[in-house]
Amino acid sequence: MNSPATRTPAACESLDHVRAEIDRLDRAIVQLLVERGHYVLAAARFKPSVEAVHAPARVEQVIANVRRQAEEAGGLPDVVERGYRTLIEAYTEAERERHARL
Ligand SMILES: C=C(O[C@@H]1C=C(C(=O)O)C=C[C@H]1O)C(=O)O
Repeated sequence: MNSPATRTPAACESLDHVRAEIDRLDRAIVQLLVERGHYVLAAARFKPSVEAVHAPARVEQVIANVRRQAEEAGGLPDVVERGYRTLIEAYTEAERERHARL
């Protein structure tokens, strides 16, 4: 699923090299986002109402987790947080739609 890097960022000698690595990573990220989405939709089965789908305390817990993980890995926690907030909003909407069809 996750093929190894051909070049480190510092070893890239052109924009094409950089973009090839970004495309490689996007393939792996999308697989993980799809898998994450399956679990988010499964969460709908355990919520008593459509109003309970959005869980703000859990959202803040996830954000704290991913910010910490980004910091520990040495990269851009603010970018990771913004991306996750957007993702979670969309996942929550999908979960609401799933809940309505249970
Ligand atoms: C998956 C859940 O439902 C929603 C989606 C979340 C997410 O994508 O991480 C977090 C909280 C909820 O808004 C959950 O409650 O855990």
